[in-house]
Amino acid sequence: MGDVHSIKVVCAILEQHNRVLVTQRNQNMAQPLLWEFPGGKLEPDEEEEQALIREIKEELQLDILPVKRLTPVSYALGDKLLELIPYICHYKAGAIQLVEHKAYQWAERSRLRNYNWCPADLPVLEEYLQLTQLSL
Ligand SMILES: Nc1nc2c([nH]c(=O)n2[C@H]2C[C@H](O)[C@@H](COP(=O)(O)OP(=O)(O)OP(=O)(O)O)O2)c(=O)[nH]1
Repeated sequence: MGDVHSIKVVCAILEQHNRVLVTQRNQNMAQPLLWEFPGGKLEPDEEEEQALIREIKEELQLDILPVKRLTPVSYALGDKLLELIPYICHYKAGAIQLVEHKAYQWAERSRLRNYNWCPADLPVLEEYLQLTQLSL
């Protein structure tokens, strides 16, 4: 934290009707064609929740409500250190329009492990599955 070389990225585990939104990065992005929880980089002086609301609006045209912060994951990406900060979020409004991504799916929890994820997302996914199992 506070490291000059670390890039903070917030991502949304967006729940609706017992499913979770997963998005596929496009060919031209970093980590092409891998699946992720949508989100993006924090801007200078931006709060995490604000950044997440902004990114999801920009990328998917959805309004969301961040409800619970999960454990950040640090991951070495080339010469940079990525800090991935996940939030469980609830859907508020809007219909998905893909602005940047190649594809999206509303996945059942039991199918989430089947996607070809960005590696930094794997610990996030495991924490989320564990949490949701405990709360069943
Ligand atoms: N959004 C998002 N990015 C992720 C996840 N996992 C993961 O490793 N990343 C990586 C991919 C990218 O290297 C970086 C996020 O960059 P980005 O390109 O999505 O963010 P951004 O829209 O703010 O970037 P930019 O194009 O404005 O530079 O974090 C994830 O679950 N969600």
